[in-house]
Amino acid sequence: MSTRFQPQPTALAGLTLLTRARFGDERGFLSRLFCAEELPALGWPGPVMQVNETATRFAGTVRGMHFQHAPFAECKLVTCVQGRILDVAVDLRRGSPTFLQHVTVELSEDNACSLLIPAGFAHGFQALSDNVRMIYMHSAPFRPEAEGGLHAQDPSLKIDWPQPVQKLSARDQNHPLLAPDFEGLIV
Ligand SMILES: Cc1cn([C@H]2C[C@H](O)[C@@H](COP(=O)(O)OP(=O)(O)O[C@H]3O[C@@H](C)C(=O)[C@@H](O)[C@H]3O)O2)c(=O)[nH]c1=O
Repeated sequence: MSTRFQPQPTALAGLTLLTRARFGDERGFLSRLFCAEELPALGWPGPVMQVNETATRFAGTVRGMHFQHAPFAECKLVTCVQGRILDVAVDLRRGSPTFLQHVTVELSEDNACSLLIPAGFAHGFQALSDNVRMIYMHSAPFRPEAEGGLHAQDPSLKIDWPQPVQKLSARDQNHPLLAPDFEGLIV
């Protein structure tokens, strides 16, 4: 039983919103971003292979939609430590009853939520405020040759970005649209 992370299932199996306990006093608070003792019971598969931080200057910026192909398919734990974002995870798992469906959740410095994203999902977000900072835990090492991506504005994904999409990276602008015969990822 986790004491530091309150799990809330989403409509997509395994995709879980976690509310992190905050222990506050007059100085501020302490909140656990990862816990090797408690997170395996909530779906985290093994060691953390990488922890990344991103800074995003402008509201409207979209990063995504990213994943890694097997054998480097990865679970991610995504947290917003400054500002506000709309986080998006798309189910790309082959044979999943919710194949190609997505879930959006707001993560912010105020709501103390993190999104636990299983392997086999594409992930991205839109900054809802200026000066966003994100922390990602990854369960697999980064391998450029295993990287995959979907275009954030692919009409077949039907992602309703709340703000005009801005500042896609060169890589993200060039992600292909979903092929009609795409059968999903084997994870
Ligand atoms: C993803 C990644 C990139 N890099 C390097 C590659 C590149 O030189 C530089 C910037 O990479 P990108 O432009 O892909 O960064 P970015 O577009 O911010 O990619 C991130 O987007 C969000 C939505 C995610 O889900 C993250 O996992 C990650 O894919 O960092 C790593 O060293 N490790 C990593 O895990």
